[in-house]
Amino acid sequence: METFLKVESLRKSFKNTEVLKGISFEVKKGEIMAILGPNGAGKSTTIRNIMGIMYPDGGTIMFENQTDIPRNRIGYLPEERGLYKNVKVMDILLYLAELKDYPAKKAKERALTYLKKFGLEGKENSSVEELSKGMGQKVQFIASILHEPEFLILDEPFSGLDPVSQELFKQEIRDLAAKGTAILLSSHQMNLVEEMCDRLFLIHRGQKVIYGTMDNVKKEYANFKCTIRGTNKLADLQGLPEVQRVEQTDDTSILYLTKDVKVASWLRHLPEQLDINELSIDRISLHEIFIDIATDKNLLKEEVVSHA
Ligand SMILES: Nc1ncnc2c1ncn2[C@@H]1O[C@H](COP(=O)(O)OP(=O)(O)OP(=O)(O)O)[C@@H](O)[C@H]1O
Repeated sequence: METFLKVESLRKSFKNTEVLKGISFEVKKGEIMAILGPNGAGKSTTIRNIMGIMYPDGGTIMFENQTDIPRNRIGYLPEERGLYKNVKVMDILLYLAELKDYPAKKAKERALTYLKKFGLEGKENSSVEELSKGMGQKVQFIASILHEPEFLILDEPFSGLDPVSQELFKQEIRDLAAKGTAILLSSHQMNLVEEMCDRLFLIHRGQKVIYGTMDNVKKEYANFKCTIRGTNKLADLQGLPEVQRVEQTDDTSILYLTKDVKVASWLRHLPEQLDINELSIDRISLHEIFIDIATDKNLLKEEVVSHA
């Protein structure tokens, strides 16, 4: 896949605080790339530097090997929501498309198609202030994709959406990637990221912590865990082979297993005397990996994925 965006050694400080400490990543055409990190990690700062809303202190940002920002080919849904309040929905959509030099006739056709798709049929003549928060967000999302951008930046696109609308957004984002759009998505909803994204970049304290494909992150980072409901002594569980660590609350024990465990054989060799009312085996989720990193526990970490 060809690279659309290449960020290299990006640095940014506010007063004496270095928020971005030389981060590097790429977004390729046709992929959904997630940029993740705890509150204040520097995601929006990264996006604002890419969009030229603020300037980096160091490093380079290239769009198909050019430093000029190809604004007409970029779509951007910012974290700060807000559209002009007293303007009709269709007027604002056409105005924003015109700013991108997109033909008015095509913009109108596409706007009507998308309004229908997102359940806003007939709202084209409503003013923005008459819309609910979720409806306003849909209009803003439509505005970010109306001009058929080749690169789309979505900062928290799912916040405030009901589950049905979330599904619609998810499907649309997937369809856009399938058609070749390069997508950079920032979200705190780890389940959605896990479902949708091809690669992820996780920043913590202004530095890269994980960068890789979702498959690699899962393979190399998300070990298995075994949850047992039953009354068992902590020491007995800790003494089992391939067990890295055990967390116990009441009658539930979570056994975190080592990276190379052969799950089927491990299960076969569990001692008969264990008290087991229920047992499940799962991969550690992206949500758990995120909490582990964000709280500086690093309990799950055996090896950091650093290849793209
Ligand atoms: N204009 C600014 N002036 C001073 N400090 C800023 C400015 N913008 C961001 N910061 C600081 O930079 C750090 C990173 O902020 P940023 O908004 O990029 O984080 P984020 O990862 O997007 O967080 P969130 O998940 O909460 O949206 C924070 O400590 C924030 O206070």
